[in-house]
Amino acid sequence: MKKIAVIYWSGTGNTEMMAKAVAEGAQGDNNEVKLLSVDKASVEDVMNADGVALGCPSMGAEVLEESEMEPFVQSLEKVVTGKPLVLFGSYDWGDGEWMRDWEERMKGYGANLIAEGLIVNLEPADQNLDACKKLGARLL
Ligand SMILES: Cc1cc2nc3c(=O)[nH]c(=O)nc-3n(C[C@H](O)[C@H](O)[C@H](O)COP(=O)(O)O)c2cc1C
Repeated sequence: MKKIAVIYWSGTGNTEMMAKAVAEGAQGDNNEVKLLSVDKASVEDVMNADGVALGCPSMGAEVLEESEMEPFVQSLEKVVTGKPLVLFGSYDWGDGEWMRDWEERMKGYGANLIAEGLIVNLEPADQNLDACKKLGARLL
């Protein structure tokens, strides 16, 4: 059994839908999955997990949401070295720049990014949710 943490920020629910599907995929046969919005999450949730999925939409101008997600991600700098990690999030008009930057940042923190960041335009359709489930399963 593995411990998986799925931690996300979502303003209008699109990334939350993705997070729920990632958590479902990570459940597997018998894994312990914590699905937490970032305001309920702590650094310990990440430290104690065997694998972590982080979700955040593109906000500002191609950045993470700044009041909750950004400081949380910053707080992970020293604790994600070697940690299996996947990233996901929804966007609208951009080209995914926020996700490319986020991936580089987490690699810079030493995280073990085990899949490409999954980006979905606005509300995820069924096939996007399937991709989210597969992403969650990659953490197992
Ligand atoms: C304040 C604000 C800034 C945004 N900035 C961007 C952006 O820079 N690039 C982009 O592609 N989408 C941007 N979006 C669109 C969101 O990423 C998109 O609506 C996404 O689906 C929201 O996800 P959520 O439902 O999980 O909050 C922005 C939305 C808001 C409200």
